[in-house]
Amino acid sequence: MAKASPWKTATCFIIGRGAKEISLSSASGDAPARFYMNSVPAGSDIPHRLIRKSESKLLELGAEQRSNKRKLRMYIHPEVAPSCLLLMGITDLADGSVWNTMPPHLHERRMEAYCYFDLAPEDRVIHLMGRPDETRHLVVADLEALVSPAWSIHMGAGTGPYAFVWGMTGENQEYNDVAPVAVADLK
Ligand SMILES: O=C[C@H](O)[C@@H](O)CC(=O)C(=O)O
Repeated sequence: MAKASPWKTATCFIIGRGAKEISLSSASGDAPARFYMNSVPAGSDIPHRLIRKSESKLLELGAEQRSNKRKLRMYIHPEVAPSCLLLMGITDLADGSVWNTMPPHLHERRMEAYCYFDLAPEDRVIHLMGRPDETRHLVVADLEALVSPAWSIHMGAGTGPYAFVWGMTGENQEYNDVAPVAVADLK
């Protein structure tokens, strides 16, 4: 039976530079909340801000016939909720699709981190990384996170439904500042 995905109520919270004490708690101990954090150096003061899923910027990507149909929601992004240099969002795959971040790309001015979630215990994501002509793979389980250097592709295919939080930082927040990599060039 499909479990009610916790992320359907995912909320993002920006905590600006200089916050001294942060306390997190679940509304109910019976259904503990999950907290996932990306923290990056900040060069300016940004007010703390709650960002609800309804406020996120939605991109509909991919195609069913390419098995990569997916919804990408930008939470921390200049058009939604400005930050100093952090970008964060959540991508989830349409039923029957498996590939994220397809076609692959590099963004040589930003590093990235992924945290996969909503994977069933028996499922895995085969995550591809590394330089396009020298790829490596990781077999990733639910709630496992990984870091992608600026020179590395970052893409994956799941054996079952999944979603992931992506976060980036670096020299800019230009989401479209990417260098596409042709699948045919991957080795
Ligand atoms: O640079 C952008 C990040 O890799 C992700 O936002 C891409 C992604 O979620 C996807 O296409 O599935």
